[in-house]
Amino acid sequence: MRGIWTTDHVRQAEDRLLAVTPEGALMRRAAHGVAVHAARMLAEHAGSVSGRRVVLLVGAGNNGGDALWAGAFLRKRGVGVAAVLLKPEKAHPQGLAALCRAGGRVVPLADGPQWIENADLVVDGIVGISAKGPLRPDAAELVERVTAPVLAVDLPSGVEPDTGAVDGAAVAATATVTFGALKPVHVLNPERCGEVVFVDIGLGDELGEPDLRRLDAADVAAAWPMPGPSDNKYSQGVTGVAAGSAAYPGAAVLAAAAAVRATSGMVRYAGHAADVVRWHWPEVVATGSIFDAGRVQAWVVGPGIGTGSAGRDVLVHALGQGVPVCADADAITIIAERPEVLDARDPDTPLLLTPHDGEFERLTGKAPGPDRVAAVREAARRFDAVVLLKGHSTLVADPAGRVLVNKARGSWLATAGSGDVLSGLTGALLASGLEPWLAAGVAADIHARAGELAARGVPASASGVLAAIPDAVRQARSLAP
Ligand SMILES: NC(=O)C1=CN([C@@H]2O[C@H](COP(=O)(O)OP(=O)(O)OC[C@H]3O[C@@H](n4cnc5c(N)ncnc54)[C@H](O)[C@@H]3O)[C@@H](O)[C@H]2O)[C@@H](O)CC1
Ligand SMILES: Nc1ncnc2c1ncn2[C@@H]1O[C@H](COP(=O)(O)OP(=O)(O)O)[C@@H](O)[C@H]1O
Ligand SMILES: [K+]
Repeated sequence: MRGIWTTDHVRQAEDRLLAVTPEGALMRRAAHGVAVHAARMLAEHAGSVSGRRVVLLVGAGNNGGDALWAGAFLRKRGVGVAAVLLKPEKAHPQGLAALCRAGGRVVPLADGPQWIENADLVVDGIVGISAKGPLRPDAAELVERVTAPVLAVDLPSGVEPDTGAVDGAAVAATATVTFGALKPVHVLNPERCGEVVFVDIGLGDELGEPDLRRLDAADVAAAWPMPGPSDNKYSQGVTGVAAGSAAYPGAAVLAAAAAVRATSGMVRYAGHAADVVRWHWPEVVATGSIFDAGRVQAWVVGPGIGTGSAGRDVLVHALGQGVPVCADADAITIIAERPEVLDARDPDTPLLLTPHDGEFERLTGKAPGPDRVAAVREAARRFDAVVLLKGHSTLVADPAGRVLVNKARGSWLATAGSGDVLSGLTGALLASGLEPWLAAGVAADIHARAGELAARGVPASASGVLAAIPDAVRQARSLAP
């Protein structure tokens, strides 16, 4: 599991490390990492390193210092380096001196655009982890002129480091070199960061518990349920799906099918779409009503069941069975309208809520807003449930405050029915006995991989995502060490 730390925690860790490190050593280590990657980018995008032109955009803090030192290192490889200082009087003095000693030049702000337009690579050292708000107009004007690839130092300037939010002008980087720790921006706004390159500056021991976590392929592979020699169809956990209706049979088919794709145990379906589900997926044991559905180890309730009294009765029944419940779609609206339905839940029964932004607002009375991590954490505490907040990057919080981030793999999953596939997948993992926080994180990972595999550059339908689940699981397993 990869840890991600907020800027406050990174700063505290840096301070502890700085106290026992020779002055300037950390910055040079960081800057060396920037220079190495800049050279790699020049070779890749411009065909060579020596003789190429790099422009540094240099802000008032240590982020600008990193850029200036990186410029000095690049000079040693024969690169022409020009620095545009946004606040000349505040530019990092040692970095500036190093660049000048190495033969780099400082160009006046007014000449910045012309240098930027002729650059082979632009290094964004405008602002780092102390950034607040969007780019100021002088920086924004320069960034607008950039056509060359951009290498961001630590993070793309103008993007909020702890939320990934963009509220005005901001850099869109081709790649970002970050130091010591991944910060929230790198997983919450991967598009703005481009390729994220991690440079170890020795912070590891100082960091403590991460604020957010990301699952690696190895975590997903390790968590994925595997039948053993003594397993049978019941022992692997039976998934129950209460979804769909006569009017919306599709949600039932997609959710039940995703569970079938994700478990080698048994899937039961209960609802008005039993015939359609049986016809498409003969392996599903389908019945017309949840009240005679038989035992399951987890229920998925909600997609397409409607928000009236019949849907409410189904949800209340599922919540009273003493098994984990994944409440999605209409089930979330039911809870939002009638919170007392949750009284049916035994306090020890795990509940997982999987809202998209609209459902989240209905449920909590407030849109997630720019700080999605804070919003989902608060909702998990309030409902004493694991909450999976859907979106480009998906977040999973538990009541204790742990948050998993699943970085998007493109936007093809924004297609009708893809949420139904996610809830079926999640239900199968819950039924297998995975703890709900991990089950939701693993499901989000496989869902995103399946979306990417199904799309490969063209639109993917929910049925396509569904069909790609086995390959997504194979992919995660093959990437594990
Ligand atoms: N502490 C250390 O030893 C290390 C720090 N490192 C670098 O230092 C950076 C942090 O440096 P600082 O704390 O000096 O801060 P920054 O360089 O992030 O920025 C501070 C300055 O930027 C201004 N600023 C804030 N928001 C702005 C905006 N939206 N537009 C324009 N200007 C804005 C602030 O007023 C302040 O003057 C890290 O991101 C990293 O790049 C690395 O060198 C690793 C080692
Ligand atoms: N822009 C996007 N990029 C990546 N994934 C997205 C994006 N928008 C939505 N998704 C994902 O697609 C799924 C949509 O779910 P949902 O809104 O419930 O759809 P539906 O109700 O049609 O099934 C979620 O898993 C969500 O995280
Ligand atoms: K930056």
